[in-house]
Amino acid sequence: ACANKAQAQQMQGQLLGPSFKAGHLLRKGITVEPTEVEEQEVVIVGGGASGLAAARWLKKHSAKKILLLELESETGGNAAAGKNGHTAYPWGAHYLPLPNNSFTELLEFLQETNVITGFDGEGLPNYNEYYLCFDPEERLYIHNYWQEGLVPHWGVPEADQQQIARFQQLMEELKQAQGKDGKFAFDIPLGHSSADVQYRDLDKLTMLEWLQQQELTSEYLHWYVDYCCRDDFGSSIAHTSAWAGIHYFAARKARAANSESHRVLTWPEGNNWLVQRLRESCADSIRTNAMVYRVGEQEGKVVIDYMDLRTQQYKRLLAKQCVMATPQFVNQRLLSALPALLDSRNLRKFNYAPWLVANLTLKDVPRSKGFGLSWDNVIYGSKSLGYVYANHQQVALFPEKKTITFYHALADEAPAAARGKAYGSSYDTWKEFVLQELEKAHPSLREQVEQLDVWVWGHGMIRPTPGFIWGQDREMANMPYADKVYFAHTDLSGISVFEEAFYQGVTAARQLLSSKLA
Ligand SMILES: Cc1cc2nc3c(=O)[nH]c(=O)nc-3n(C[C@H](O)[C@H](O)[C@H](O)COP(=O)(O)OP(=O)(O)OC[C@H]3O[C@@H](n4cnc5c(N)ncnc54)[C@H](O)[C@@H]3O)c2cc1C
Repeated sequence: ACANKAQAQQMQGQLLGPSFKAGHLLRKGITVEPTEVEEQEVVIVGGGASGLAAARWLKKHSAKKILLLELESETGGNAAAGKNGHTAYPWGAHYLPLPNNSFTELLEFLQETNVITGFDGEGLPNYNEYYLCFDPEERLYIHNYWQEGLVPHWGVPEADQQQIARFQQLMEELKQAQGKDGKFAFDIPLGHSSADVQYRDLDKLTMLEWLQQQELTSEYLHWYVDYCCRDDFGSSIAHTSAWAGIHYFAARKARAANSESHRVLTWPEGNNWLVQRLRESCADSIRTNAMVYRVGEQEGKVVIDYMDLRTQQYKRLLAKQCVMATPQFVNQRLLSALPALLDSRNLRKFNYAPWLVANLTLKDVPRSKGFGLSWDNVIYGSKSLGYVYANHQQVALFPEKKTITFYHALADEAPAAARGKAYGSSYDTWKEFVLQELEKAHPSLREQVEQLDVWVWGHGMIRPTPGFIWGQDREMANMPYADKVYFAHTDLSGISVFEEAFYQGVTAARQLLSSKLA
């Protein structure tokens, strides 16, 4: 115990997160009427993947003058990243599955950024080998052994393996299933999915209820599906809509010239690589450290009031049109000057899972029995989501230090209580939690850690609870307001992934360009 304490003391680290102070100011409410006023054509509020995708689209398809306001000192939102002396690493989103071939707008962006290097004779994309996740991709620590892949099989009884195989077969069938309207039952972007009630009604059940209906009761299978729901939605199978849970397995049907369809694209800094490319497409139109605190209307114009966090000055923008690329829990506060808009939507129905992410710089990753260190490393039975190896995509064979990114969705309590706990816990509490989780697979890990930083996302991602994806609240919140205010954020899709953020941005930009005012 003494040695442990000494090691822990040598470890450097800190607690980080999105601007908590700004969040507090917004909750308290700012009533200042700025005197400095500037005219703009289009203002985008929020510089995450959705806002940046909207800005890129407007720049590409119109001559409009745009300005994007971002609260933080960097754009990127949940796709944030950091770096140490050895590598970049993600603080949030870390991969993009190969997108569906029908999502042509995203494919076009990936071609622009050389992620797609060309197309073969059949029209299938060739993906850049540097960005396709290198082998070995995934391993699972189960029964004191690292097996290859995340679907449990090492030491798993035959009856459970049969259930897992039946589940996989069902998912394959649902991947190809089409509704009466001829659309895929599950597609991504989610808005392209069939409206057939046969499938949409699955949104009324939880994933757990659906598994039980199918008589799929294996604890190994339940753990695996629960892990997938926590990983993509930050919520357990008992709280995730069955439509969303199945969507995770059945929506992606990419075909590539040089890759199997299940592979993913990733970078040491995770999806921050993608948002940086989006940022480059509109870099001259971005204002960071700009905290918007009120959006209203005045003489036919949209009024956007913000505080310049560097100078502490309050400023006003008068815009012809505006895109709100901020989450709905923020919009609820920003839009209070537009009561007609707020009254028509029920933004309180949007609820979000808090997340904890830790980056650890290690002298080495301790070896244990079984399959070697992979990009994604998960521990069976743990409620955490394991870790991603940030150096994985580097070409250097023997990195001097290794950085791993640990993920944990706080899915076991109601979001508000979990959020309270997440913000209320000290750095030391979280550090100990992270170490203990990782020690389940690497008992000697502590000796290797030089740096351990922790990041808390209070509102990490939208939770697709039953009834939310195909319910009215999400639909209403997507509606533009008076040809002037448009909405783009992944929470409006009901699931939080880069593809949906990109789609939200493109859709809002298109709506804006086809409006009467445009
Ligand atoms: C821990 C974690 C892991 C994830 N992993 C993955 C993954 O591997 N792959 C994947 O595809 N997706 C992943 N996601 C989801 C993905 O990050 C999001 O879907 C996507 O990046 C969200 O983009 P967005 O623009 O819709 O929202 P956000 O990223 O929330 O962007 C909103 C922006 O608005 C800004 N803002 C907020 N308030 C104000 C204000 N008052 N004034 C001005 N600006 C404001 C914020 O600072 C932020 O930049 C993950 C998310 C988390 C939390």
